[in-house]
Amino acid sequence: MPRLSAARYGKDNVRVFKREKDGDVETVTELTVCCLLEGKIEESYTVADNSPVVATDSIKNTIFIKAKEYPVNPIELFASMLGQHFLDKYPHITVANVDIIKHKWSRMVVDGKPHPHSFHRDGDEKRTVEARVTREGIDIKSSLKNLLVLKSTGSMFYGYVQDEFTTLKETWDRILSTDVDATWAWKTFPNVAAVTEQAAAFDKAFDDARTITFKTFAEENSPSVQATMYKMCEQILDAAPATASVSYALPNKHYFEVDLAWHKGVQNTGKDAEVYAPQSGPNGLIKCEVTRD
Ligand SMILES: O=c1[nH]c(=O)c2[nH]c(=O)[nH]c2[nH]1
Repeated sequence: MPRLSAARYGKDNVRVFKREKDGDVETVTELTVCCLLEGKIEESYTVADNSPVVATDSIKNTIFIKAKEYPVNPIELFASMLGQHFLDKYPHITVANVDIIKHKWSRMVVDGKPHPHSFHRDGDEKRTVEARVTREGIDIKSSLKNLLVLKSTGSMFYGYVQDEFTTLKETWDRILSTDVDATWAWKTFPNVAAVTEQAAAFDKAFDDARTITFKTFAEENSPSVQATMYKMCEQILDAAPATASVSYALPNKHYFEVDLAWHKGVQNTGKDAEVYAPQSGPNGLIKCEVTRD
């Protein structure tokens, strides 16, 4: 006998922009919100009874109303408050999954001064949150994504398995590039009040994670992606005491040396390497999660 073993529904890709004024200075926040509800909604799937269904259109409307009523920053707090609204309003809803992507708008500097109402997109970097809001507690994961970085030296890779499948040459000097995807999971919050109390910690953790990622990536003579990402995780756990675990997913975006000796004996490998061939795929993909003891 088949049974419904999991179900959630809601609105995805709800694009919201908020403009806030402080005298002449304006601040803008652009978000993409996904809000999916779980609860006593089986009948809507199994017997076509829509009576427990809060229409996804109403969920979208609610997101706009709550963006007007509540602070939208930090996004961890907005996600928690929005999720809690659905639990407070609809007793048969037991979980609100609220995922938010915050798009980057950086204030323009014009004639050396921050402009009061003009912004630019300086990079694809995103700040995101995934919140699971229940009556028992709120689980929040914060992330830094799409941050493309490259170092032209200060990266090695040697000592790996050598067998009949190996063609890769060991190297003590290579290009290292990756698209940073870092996530830190917070210890469960008992309620929205506890999330509100921690509000400043969310921005600090994001800034710390970014700084630690940059500093470790730039300064370490990396023995491997694995060893470098582990160091980043350890430092973020130290910097953000209210987190329970930190994870990274890092593609290894390869830049291959090109042997140009076929042309008049041109030297372009090893210590003479200058011209490289960036690879679009295949790429390594290295992941880890580090949890506090
Ligand atoms: O840092 C790296 N880790 C690997 O596991 C690996 N594998 C590989 O081919 N190159 C690299 N680089």
